[in-house]
Amino acid sequence: MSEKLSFNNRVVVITGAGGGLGKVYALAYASRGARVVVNDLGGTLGGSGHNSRAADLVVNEIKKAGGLAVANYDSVNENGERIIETAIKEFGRVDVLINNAGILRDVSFAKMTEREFASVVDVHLTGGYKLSRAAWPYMRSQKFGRIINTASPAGLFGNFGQANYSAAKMGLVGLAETLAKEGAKYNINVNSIAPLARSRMTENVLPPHILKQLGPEKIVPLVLYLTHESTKVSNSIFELAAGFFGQLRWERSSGQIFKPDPKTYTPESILCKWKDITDFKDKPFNKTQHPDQLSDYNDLIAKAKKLPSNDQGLVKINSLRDKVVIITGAGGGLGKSHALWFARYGAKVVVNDIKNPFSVVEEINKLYGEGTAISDTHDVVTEAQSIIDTATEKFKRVDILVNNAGILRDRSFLKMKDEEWFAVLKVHLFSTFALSKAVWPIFTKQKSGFIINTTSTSGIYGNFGQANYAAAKAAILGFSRTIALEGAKRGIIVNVIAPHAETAMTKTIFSETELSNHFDASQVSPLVVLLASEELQRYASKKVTGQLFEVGGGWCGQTRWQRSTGYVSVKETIEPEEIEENWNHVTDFGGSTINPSSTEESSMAILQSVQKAHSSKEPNDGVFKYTTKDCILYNLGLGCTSKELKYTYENDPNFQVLPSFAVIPFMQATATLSMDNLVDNFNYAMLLHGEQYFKLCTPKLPSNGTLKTVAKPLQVLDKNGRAALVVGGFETYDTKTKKLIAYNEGSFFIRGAHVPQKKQITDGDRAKFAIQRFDAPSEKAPDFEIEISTNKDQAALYRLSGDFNPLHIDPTLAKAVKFPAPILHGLCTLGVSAKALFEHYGPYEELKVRFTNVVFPGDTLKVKAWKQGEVVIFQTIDMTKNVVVLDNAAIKLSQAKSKL
Ligand SMILES: CCCCCCCCCCCCCC(=O)CC(=O)SCCNC(=O)CCNC(=O)[C@H](O)C(C)(C)COP(=O)(O)OP(=O)(O)OC[C@H]1O[C@@H](n2cnc3c(N)ncnc32)[C@H](O)[C@@H]1OP(=O)(O)O
Ligand SMILES: NC(=O)C1=CN([C@@H]2O[C@H](COP(=O)(O)OP(=O)(O)OC[C@H]3O[C@@H](n4cnc5c(N)ncnc54)[C@H](O)[C@@H]3O)[C@@H](O)[C@H]2O)C=CC1
Repeated sequence: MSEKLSFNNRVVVITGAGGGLGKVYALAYASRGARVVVNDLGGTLGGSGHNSRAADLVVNEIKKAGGLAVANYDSVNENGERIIETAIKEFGRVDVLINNAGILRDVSFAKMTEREFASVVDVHLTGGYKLSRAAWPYMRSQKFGRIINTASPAGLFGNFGQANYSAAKMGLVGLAETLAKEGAKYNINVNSIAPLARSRMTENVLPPHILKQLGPEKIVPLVLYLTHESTKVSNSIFELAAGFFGQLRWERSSGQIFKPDPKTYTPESILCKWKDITDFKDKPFNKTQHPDQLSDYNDLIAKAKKLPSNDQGLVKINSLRDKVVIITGAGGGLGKSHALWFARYGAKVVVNDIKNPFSVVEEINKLYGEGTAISDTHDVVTEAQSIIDTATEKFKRVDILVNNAGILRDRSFLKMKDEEWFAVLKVHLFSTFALSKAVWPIFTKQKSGFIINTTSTSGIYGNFGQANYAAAKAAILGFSRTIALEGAKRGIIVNVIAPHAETAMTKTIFSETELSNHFDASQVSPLVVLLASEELQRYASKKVTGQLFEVGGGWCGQTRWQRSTGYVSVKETIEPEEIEENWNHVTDFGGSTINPSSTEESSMAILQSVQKAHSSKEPNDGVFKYTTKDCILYNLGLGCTSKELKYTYENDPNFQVLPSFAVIPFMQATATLSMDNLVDNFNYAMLLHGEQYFKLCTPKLPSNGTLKTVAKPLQVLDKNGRAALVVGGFETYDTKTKKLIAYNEGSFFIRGAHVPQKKQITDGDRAKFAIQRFDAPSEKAPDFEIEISTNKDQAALYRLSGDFNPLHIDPTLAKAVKFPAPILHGLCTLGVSAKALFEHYGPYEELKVRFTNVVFPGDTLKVKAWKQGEVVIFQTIDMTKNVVVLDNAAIKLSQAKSKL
């Protein structure tokens, strides 16, 4: 057991510590000897009002427990420096800063006001800046500091109704990454956390049984560990909830290089290589990376220049013709290049720039005809609507918005002035909000629109001397992910680029050598044009929205999150020492990692990991003990009733186990297949049961006993790097007689997973019947069909036979994975259909099905069957939804006692 992590003599400042997470932090630090500044404005969740009571109560509780604490009631964003002054005045130093204070102003983007956006950014992001800025000189001079920025899954992945909050929270990540780089040589560690916990923030968005698992005390141990003097971790991001602790890192695809010549490096050339940009597979010229800085563009452009002319593919980009595009900051640099490229593709261009858009307009109109481009000199910060008005007055519409305008106010954090902070946030972040907001109703009305926002590798990875710029650019990423979510059903596409090019701006950041390859802005614009095209949406394998692309020098790559396997503590009380002992698991990227792309997916995966950890407290060895009660419960789960005593009454002379009960020991043993070890990026929440086959190896299944099922992977296949197919063979033995009584083959499709070559299994022996194709002869009338009503509670009952996946009972979790309601188990639909066939055709010895759609409890099913010799092909249709739910399905009748 590690030595207890003490905070004796340390001074810890926690903002927003009057309740929720901040309060539990304050109590924990004080209990370990820290002197604590408990700051809290004491306002409402929405940030109005103030009240000293919240902070005072926490201080009193600390003092009552023998600790040392002082209250502070200042607002982090209005006078955050006074909070640090309190620490200095009362305790003489500041060692640890937890930027925790926060408010919510959740509202759909369509309705979000500038004030609702600004107020949330001010408290979270500017509050975090103010506190860090005030503490920085002290931490530097004492050569010790620990800072935690509290981000959120909403910032990392986006979340409906939180465009403001997502911006603020991702901005804190960009700020933390930069401070980590600037603080490294002064032993100032800066990390971000993205927690999920029960508090007044979440109590109205998550159901009680989920909130019950999300105790705020389960967040504390990581925060304590990260801020302890012995911990050297910095510039890292962690997701945690319910006892799960995982690390997030950027994952950048190897991408694709293109000869950087303006003739053939075109949107078309990128489109025909789109798969290579987004496949996250190593390439000869580059590998998938997990970086904390931008690509080696010099290396990439050197390779790109050696390439032959780029293949234009078969698709011509025509959808930009006569479209109207607004490009901000287009008087020079990247914006100018974008304007020229859009005009080249037939678009009408509004060239906005506060300085001089006129020369660009003149150049475009000379090249492409008078009236192709018009100038606009409005300020993106204060006149967003006027910029849109310029477009609608002149061209009567807007189709594409490219938020490109920007400024720099680079300064080491120690010297950064508030006005430099605010100026950069206003031009980059607030203007992106304002312009996106101004076009939103237009795009909504026309049910289409494209927004391309501009972040930066400084925003993704942080950059020395750019705390303001990194925060603003990271915030744009969080903002974009949320409006992409909210725009989806409005036909609005939103993507983000992180460009690398030589412009007036970057000449101040990159050295001559770094830019000596002359990274022309025209090597960025083709991707921007493609991201604004309908052709990309049409020809890409999946919708391209809410994505992040790094681009420059003839290279395009995609960047996404990757989360480590993580560590789950099943203890009621989790101490930081336990985190320290399991740090290798928290930060393990060698096992089954995932690439979460939404808050729900990420949260679901966390809860599944927690559930798995708790359930594997009792090791699953494939042993299944059962009695007649289990058989009856299974039969009831298939809809059997007391009118069918042979299925529901153990003393009925004909009491029997339905043949499909053979899937139950299989179900119990699926965990022993350890799919998370068979594939990479396994996420239980993304698993679909594709097919099921079973063979009865005994005339009648016993109605009680102890069975043992042994699982073996038969096939583990990669599906274009976007999914995995796992087929497992499951032999079920009677432990008393040692006889094989049933054999199952289950096929599972895991979206988002992938299988590297070395893990692939292709040669497993499959049962012949399992791989045989059985197409319903739909041109022929079935020789048997029957309608079966399921009931609303059928999934609630069937799950008691062993499949407790909350997807079948919990409306919140069902919604989290995009189902309108909990769904019926596929194996239940199989059992219901198999019972009908058993009763009509008699005993069978093999069965196989493919699950083709979901059934909702209460739906009516129709089973159609066609007998062909000893085989009965069947199909099950959900009559309520009018979809086939079981297909490629058949039973093989037993030789003995067939009814027909
Ligand atoms: C653990 C497993 C569970 C996984 C789920 C995890 C989800 C939890 C996410 C929390 C992540 C962040 C945690 C954190 O950092 C602390 C917090 O922030 S906690 C608070 C988190 N807040 C939210 O999740 C927002 C919840 N949503 C809402 O509060 C309301 O939906 C909202 C305020 C956004 C409604 O806004 P409003 O403008 O009032 O919209 P309307 O109701 O008028 O509807 C307009 C329009 O939008 C549609 N709509 C509304 N909400 C949603 C939605 N959540 N998803 C999809 N669509 C939505 C609505 O139907 C209307 O559509 P029309 O077509 O225009 O009619
Ligand atoms: N609860 C959760 O699941 C998650 C919370 N977070 C973040 O964790 C932090 C703590 O949140 P919770 O404890 O859940 O909510 P909370 O609302 O209980 O705590 C936030 C505290 O900040 C205080 N505060 C608000 N504005 C302030 C200001 N201007 N100056 C000083 N104090 C101010 C509030 O009075 C409140 O006590 C917040 O930053 C939140 O965004 C992030 C992800 C998830």
